[in-house]
Amino acid sequence: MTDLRFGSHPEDIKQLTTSALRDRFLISEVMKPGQVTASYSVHDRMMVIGVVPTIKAITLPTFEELTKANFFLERRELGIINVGAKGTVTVDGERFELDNKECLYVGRGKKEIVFSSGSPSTPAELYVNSCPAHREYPTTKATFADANEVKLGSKENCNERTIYQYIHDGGIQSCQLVMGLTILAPGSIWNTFPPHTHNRRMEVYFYFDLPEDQIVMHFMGEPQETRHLAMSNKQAVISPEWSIHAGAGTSNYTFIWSMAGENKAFTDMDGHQLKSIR
Ligand SMILES: O=C(O)C(=O)C[C@H](O)C(=O)CO
Ligand SMILES: [Zn+2]
Repeated sequence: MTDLRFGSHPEDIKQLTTSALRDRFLISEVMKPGQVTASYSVHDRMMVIGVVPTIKAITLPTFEELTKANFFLERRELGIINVGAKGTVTVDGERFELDNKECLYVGRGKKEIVFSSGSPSTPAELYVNSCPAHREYPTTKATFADANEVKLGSKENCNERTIYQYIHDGGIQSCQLVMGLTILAPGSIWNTFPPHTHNRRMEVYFYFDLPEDQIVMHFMGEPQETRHLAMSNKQAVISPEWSIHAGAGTSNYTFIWSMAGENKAFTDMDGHQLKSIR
């Protein structure tokens, strides 16, 4: 059964306890060896899926109870970023090797997607985001070197980081999915600060390459009504359109961001002044 997350109003989170906040927004287990996990947010109908093939290959299910589709990509598109060891994704018989931090976009209409690992003991860990799509774009792979690099922040502000854009207006084409990752430089811990919102798009963050004994304090909520969630390696968090999405780690880390909604303009953000945050 897919984990279904309903929509939320900014007023709601003022009343939530820590555990209720976590139940609504945190996806605590994305990667399970030998299994597929799936969470379905009604915010722009974004799905967060983790696939960890070990001995056997894994075919992506249709998640029929929520999609009511004949096959998963009947009305959807998806992006995959591998956060584990080398793996293979086979799309209607066409094989794509995916190494760590490589990305594959699969367009609407593709019927069968099969995931496998190069080695069962060091499996691929395929992080997948999917949202509704109105037309087919070509299935396209991007290596880490293909991604568009944007350098942000500074060592002095502890937020020196590089954004790698894979599925975006100037890169792999999609209907509404925008996806990439951000790597924090050693010694830098703050992502997306000063924070922003974008009422045009929801966003999901998936934190990884974070040492197992370290955490990221992820901040969400309206800019003047923030809350936090303590997050561990390989956990994801849903950010409604009205919410900031930023974090400070006890170490540096990497995270995958993905968005869907009204537009695909990466720079369409409403920035908030640091001193206005509450
Ligand atoms: O570190 C950052 O800043 C980000 O990675 C920002 C995200 O990409 C984002 O929130 C895009 O809307
Ligand atoms: Zn954002």
